[in-house]
Amino acid sequence: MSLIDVSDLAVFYGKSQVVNEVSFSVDPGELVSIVGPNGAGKTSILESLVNYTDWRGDITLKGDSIKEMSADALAKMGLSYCREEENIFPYMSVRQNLLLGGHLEQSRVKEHLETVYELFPILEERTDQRADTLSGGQQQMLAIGISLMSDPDLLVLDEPTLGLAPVVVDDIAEAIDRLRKRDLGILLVEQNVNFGFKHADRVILMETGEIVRSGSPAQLREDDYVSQTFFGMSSTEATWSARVGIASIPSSRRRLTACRTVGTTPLGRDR
Ligand SMILES: Nc1ncnc2c1ncn2[C@@H]1O[C@H](COP(=O)(O)OP(=O)(O)OP(=O)(O)O)[C@@H](O)[C@H]1O
Repeated sequence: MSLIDVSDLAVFYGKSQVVNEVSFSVDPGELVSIVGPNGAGKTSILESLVNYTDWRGDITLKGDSIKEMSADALAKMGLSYCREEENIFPYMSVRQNLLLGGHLEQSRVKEHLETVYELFPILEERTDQRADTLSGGQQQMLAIGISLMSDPDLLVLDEPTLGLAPVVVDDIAEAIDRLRKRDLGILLVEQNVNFGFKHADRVILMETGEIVRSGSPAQLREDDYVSQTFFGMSSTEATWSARVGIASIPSSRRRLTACRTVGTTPLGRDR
């Protein structure tokens, strides 16, 4: 059974519909990335998974509809939604923040704390430091660490690389690689196309509220529309760049373009 199953999701803010007919699922141990430009509707999808939006369609977590579930109930069912700005209490120490994240399972808090320190050794070094004195990258690690303290089955990450220097992005990438060795489902939203592709089993590409493509990173790299619109280069070049590493892609081309190519029909829906 999928951890989360999203079917024909539509999201509204008042009369304005910002997400249309979005369907996807995440299985245990799978990392699914939702990638798209500003305003594509990525965060609105994540917020629907915790009932923060006015949404229609079907969303089930481990087979149960989430429609009437509170954030607390969803957390108890194993969903952890990591949003840096909301997860962290700035005036508390790293350790205090982590311990608050573990409130669901007091008996295993110590074990979870050790797991988080293993994943992010810098957090153990800074254990007594106030959260608001950490660097941006360290705060992101702390936010992810707090989310892990409740021992989730599904970790939902909203743009973990936003505003981070490349070297810090690499640290987050390493931690995600380590997380992947556990049987944890991860749903990652990213504007950083290379980061989204690098870690995913499956990538969902979105533009203006709709899925325009989905598939494995390798499949999508072969797709000319994807390479031109999302990578800004031909598919041969994109595949080559993936083989030799993202650093070799000129930075001017790494920027995600928000354009919709005229005449392109949305294809490759997730189901
Ligand atoms: N609270 C809100 N009220 C009204 N419109 C909203 C609200 N939140 C988001 N929107 C609109 O919904 C659309 C999708 O926004 P959303 O934040 O989901 O996109 P996104 O892909 O996550 O973009 P970003 O990467 O910039 O966060 C945008 O047009 C945005 O302006």
